[in-house]
Amino acid sequence: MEFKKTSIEGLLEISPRIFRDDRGYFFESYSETLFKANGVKETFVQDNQSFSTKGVLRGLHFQKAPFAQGKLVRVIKGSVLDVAVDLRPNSPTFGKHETFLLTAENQKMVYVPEGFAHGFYTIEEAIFSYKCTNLYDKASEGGIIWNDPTLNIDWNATEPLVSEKDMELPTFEELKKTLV
Ligand SMILES: Cc1cn([C@H]2C[C@H](O)[C@@H](COP(=O)(O)OP(=O)(O)O[C@H]3O[C@@H](C)C(=O)[C@@H](O)[C@H]3O)O2)c(=O)[nH]c1=O
Repeated sequence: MEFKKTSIEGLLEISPRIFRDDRGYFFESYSETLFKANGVKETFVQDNQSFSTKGVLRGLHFQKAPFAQGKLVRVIKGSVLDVAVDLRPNSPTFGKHETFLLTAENQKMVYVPEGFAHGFYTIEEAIFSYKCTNLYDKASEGGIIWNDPTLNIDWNATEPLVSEKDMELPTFEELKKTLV
């Protein structure tokens, strides 16, 4: 398994070691020992899966402390553009984001630590799977509007299907006032 650092501290792109044979393939998608050795020391307490048709955008989401979540995300079917935004006020990369192409073929995973907003856009219909370091807590949900002008994320999406809840998320500038 390869753990690749990104331009944002703690945000990792992970490529599992895939064993292929005549039957198909096998890989470990999580191993406590390997992840801990590579800096992901958190314990995962919830696993989630969602299905989205092509052109769906979910995000940008996070949970507020004390229910902040680290997320280990991957795609089981299809392909997505995955986005993580650094919202840690004291981080040198506060407000910066990284994008990742996650597909059922490349089997890449991303570890999004606590303190980030996360979202994805489905380039093809997709089954998305992720492990979380904290439980779901509806009252702690927060987010940023996907097409925020300050974040300026290149989703390569013209008219994505976005939930009513996500259409009402605040801008980054509005959110910033509540972070400090
Ligand atoms: C996230 C979540 C939702 N739900 C419920 C609430 C709601 O009725 C239904 C759908 O919820 P949402 O619309 O929030 O689902 P969704 O938009 O897929 O939310 C997810 O988006 C991605 C980008 C993330 O990063 C995740 O952490 C999560 O926020 O599922 C749970 O029961 N447990 C959970 O952990």
